[in-house]
Amino acid sequence: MITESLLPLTVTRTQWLAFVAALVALVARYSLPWMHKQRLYAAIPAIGPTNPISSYKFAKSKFSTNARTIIEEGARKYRVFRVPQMFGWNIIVSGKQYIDDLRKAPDDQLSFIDALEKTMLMSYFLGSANGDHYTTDIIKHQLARNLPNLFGDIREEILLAFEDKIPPTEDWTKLPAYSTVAQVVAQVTNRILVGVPLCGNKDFLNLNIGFTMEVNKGRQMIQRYPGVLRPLAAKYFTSMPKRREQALRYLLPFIEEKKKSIKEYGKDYPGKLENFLTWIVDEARGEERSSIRLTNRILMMNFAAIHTSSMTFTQALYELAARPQYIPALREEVESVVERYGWSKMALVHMNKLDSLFKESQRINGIGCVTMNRMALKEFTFSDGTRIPEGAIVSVASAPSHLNQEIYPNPDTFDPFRFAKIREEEGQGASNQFVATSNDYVAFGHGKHACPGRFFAANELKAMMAHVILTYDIKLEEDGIKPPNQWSGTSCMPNTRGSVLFRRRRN
Ligand code: HEM
Repeated sequence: MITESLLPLTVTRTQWLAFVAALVALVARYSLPWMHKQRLYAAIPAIGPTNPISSYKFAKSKFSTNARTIIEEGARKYRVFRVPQMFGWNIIVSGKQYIDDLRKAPDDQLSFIDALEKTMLMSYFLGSANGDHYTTDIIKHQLARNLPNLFGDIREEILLAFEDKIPPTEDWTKLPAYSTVAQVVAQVTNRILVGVPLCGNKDFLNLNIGFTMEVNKGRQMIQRYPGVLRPLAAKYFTSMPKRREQALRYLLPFIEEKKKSIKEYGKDYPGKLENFLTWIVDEARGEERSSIRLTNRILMMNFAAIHTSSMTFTQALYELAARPQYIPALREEVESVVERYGWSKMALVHMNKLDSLFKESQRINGIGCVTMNRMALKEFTFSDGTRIPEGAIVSVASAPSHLNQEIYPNPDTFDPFRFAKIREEEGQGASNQFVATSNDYVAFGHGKHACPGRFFAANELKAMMAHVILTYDIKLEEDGIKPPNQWSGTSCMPNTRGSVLFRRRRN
């Protein structure tokens, strides 16, 4: 017997209409926003192809090797333009007004952290490290406030690191510039991040120096997988879990000791050392107190600090070694200031020529051709009415500001004392310091996400260079010829194969 439920369904006209209406609503629900986004993208001029397959190829081959030229070409033609990325677009803006709009935009509209996640995929490597920003606040407030007290530690570690990596010799000694600087920077930075004795542990330092490369390699690898498979790819096909375990092994005894002291004596325990690890153990809440989360934070801060600082120092070192005629004026400045203020943070404040050397070197050789990456969490409208869609990544091209003739006359000429001269003009002091950010100077970003570590970095790098200037004579392999910068995508590295020659100072 055939039951009623097995009979073919008869569909009434009303049911059909309801079905078609639901289908149309569903298609509209997803396709209209998509079409709207495409319209917003289409209104922005593109540099490079616009169809998805050619765009993918362009991003993979041309953009990864010629990003700077492509972005400079776009910025010469347009204030806002887009360049193809492998799966989407990067919107590039330039000039004071756009930078100011970006600076003012709240995080729930243009997000720093979502852009970092989308471009670096950090959460696959460091779990929740991006979720809670208490460590950024610690760098912004606690580290910056403690810099005068920590100066003695920084100086002591600089002397130890240079004596070890560049012992002064009577004849010229040729050293690979970048890797030597990275070793010194890692040691000095970790004096403040984790303290003695770990900051002197070469294996721990190498683990941190290598971490950035591993993140870059790992990111490229997991990008090939669809979203759902990425956590597995990160776990099984990258070296990251192993590195985190190794880092944990180094840090665990120190983390446990600090936790034990807090438990026994409270936060003001006897023998408490001021460093980043101490502060994060003090401040972490809930799950963030676990040893692995604290380890992630140390890796993350090393990631933010070591290569940025090493690149910045190496560039300034190359620039100075290419122009030894400026060394006597710098020596005179460092010697007279140290005579007056001793080796102190206050002394660094008065080394205007040295400060200017770094700012000028960073103006010309910043760490990349774009900065201030943000992700639009909702559609965003710039003050001139330009609209960018939800989900778009937007960045600032730095060259249109840093190489602008109207802002920096003869912008292509490297003038180490350019900013020291501007600072002599009345009222121009603070705004032209190395650490100052503005709509015209965005190497550290600008606004609430401007690099919070720059005050520490400036102290560390200036103290290192002051030591180099007083201790060594320096020169390049080919007199006056700075090894060319190396570009990878939008990142600019000092030449990693180049060398600097050092000998004990003779006069
Ligand atoms: C010369 C060396 C450095 C350079 C050139 C540099 C550059 C930058 C830039 C361009 C940004 C992004 C700004 C933006 O998007 O608006 C940034 C952010 C950041 N930097 Fe640095 N940085 C340096 C050193 C350091 C150091 C030494 C530390 C830590 C001690 C550090 C910690 C951070 C952190 C935590 C952020 C994220 C800020 C936030 O979440 O709002 N940086 N840095």
